[in-house]
Amino acid sequence: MRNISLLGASGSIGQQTIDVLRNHPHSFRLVALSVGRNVEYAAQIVNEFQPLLVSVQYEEDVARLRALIESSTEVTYGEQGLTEVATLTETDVLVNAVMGSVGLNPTLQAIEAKKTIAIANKETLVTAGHLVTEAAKRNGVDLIPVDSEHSAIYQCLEGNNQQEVERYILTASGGSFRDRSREELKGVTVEDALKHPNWNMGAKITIDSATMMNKGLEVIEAHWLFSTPYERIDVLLHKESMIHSLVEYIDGSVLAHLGSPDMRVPIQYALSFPKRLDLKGRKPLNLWEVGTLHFEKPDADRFRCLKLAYEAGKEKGTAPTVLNAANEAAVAAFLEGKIPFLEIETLIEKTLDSFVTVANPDLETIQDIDLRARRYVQTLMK
Ligand SMILES: NC(=O)C1=CN([C@@H]2O[C@H](COP(=O)(O)OP(=O)(O)OC[C@H]3O[C@@H](n4cnc5c(N)ncnc54)[C@H](OP(=O)(O)O)[C@@H]3O)[C@@H](O)[C@H]2O)C=CC1
Ligand SMILES: CC(=O)[C@@H](O)[C@H](O)COP(=O)(O)O
Ligand SMILES: [Mn+2]
Repeated sequence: MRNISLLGASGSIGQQTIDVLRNHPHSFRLVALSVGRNVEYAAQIVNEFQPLLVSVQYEEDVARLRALIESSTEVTYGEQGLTEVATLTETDVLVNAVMGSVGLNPTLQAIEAKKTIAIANKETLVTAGHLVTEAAKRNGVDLIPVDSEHSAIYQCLEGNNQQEVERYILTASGGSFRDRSREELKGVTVEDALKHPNWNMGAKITIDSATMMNKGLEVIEAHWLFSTPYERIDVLLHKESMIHSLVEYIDGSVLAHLGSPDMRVPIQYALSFPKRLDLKGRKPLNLWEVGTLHFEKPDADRFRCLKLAYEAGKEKGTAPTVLNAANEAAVAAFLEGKIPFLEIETLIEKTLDSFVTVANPDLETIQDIDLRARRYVQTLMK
């Protein structure tokens, strides 16, 4: 039995994690969870699983949640609440499925408390990958990827020698606008951008997918998770999202991970690793029904966010922190209807140009730069 803490339980990854836990009550026990504002969902999950601890984002929601729950579950709130959920004594595995760099501090604290980390929250690795991986190494803690591409790579590495890898190849669907020219991107709406062709995900990552910043963040995530230089990480456009990523070895063999697009597969694998469990309701991949799979090389001018992410990743220090914070702020502004779609990449580029990179930043510096980069985006928007 593994005891699970879940950050971001009410989100897309969070709810699919709950589904996995619900289907395997003899393998997993939910001991703590957090939500943002979705108090009703939190109450429903608390009443079903009776965990020890639940956290909401705002203090004002605590009383409302308490009134809705029937168990003796403790209720807490705020960033401190996220850390309490992440570090609960009873927890074996932390699933980090919050959105954004707010996931960084609880992850670092959970690593110090020697919890295994199942990491979906890629912004944490982008903003401070050096701190997270150093802490994990020092504490002997496993960081198990949940992101579909990184889980695919993780599985393609199993039983092989990582020293013999030539290239890591991340697949990218191309997102909601993959068939549109840059000219056509000028007038796109939020509603259009939120229609991902293959995955049903939270709003922020769906916009990241449309700008291809998601793939840029994933390149940086892969750099840290597999401790590999950027020169060995490639991106391949593959519009069906059925090959989840590939690993090329020095003898020319290429191992790929395939499956119908279903995030419960990598979520469950991260929880049950190194075992595999039955996935209820899984959709078999019948390649004879698919017929043809498509591949293309991404165009760096068409997908400028991908280029910006490679550049920031290679620059190291606080450059990825600025990239991530500017992206979070710009995507939020787009979702609120304050800026047009193409302004997202312009704001990120201008913010990156305005910040001097600090080498090897500590947590305090990262948090300070993160805040300042977000404020800078607001200033640019005025
Ligand atoms: N969705 C997917 O298929 C995939 C997602 N990921 C990554 O997983 C992470 C989560 O994505 P996804 O599930 O789509 O996101 P969602 O937006 O669907 O969910 C985000 C979760 O985080 C909570 N949350 C948001 N902001 C805060 C905050 N400031 N404090 C506390 N809680 C907060 C939300 O609470 P509430 O809704 O209650 O307000 C919700 O539970 C992201 O890093 C994403 O890149 C990676 C691969 C695939
Ligand atoms: C499901 C998942 O892992 C997402 O990160 C997905 O990869 C997004 O699709 P894109 O390939 O369009 O970015
Ligand atoms: Mn992904």
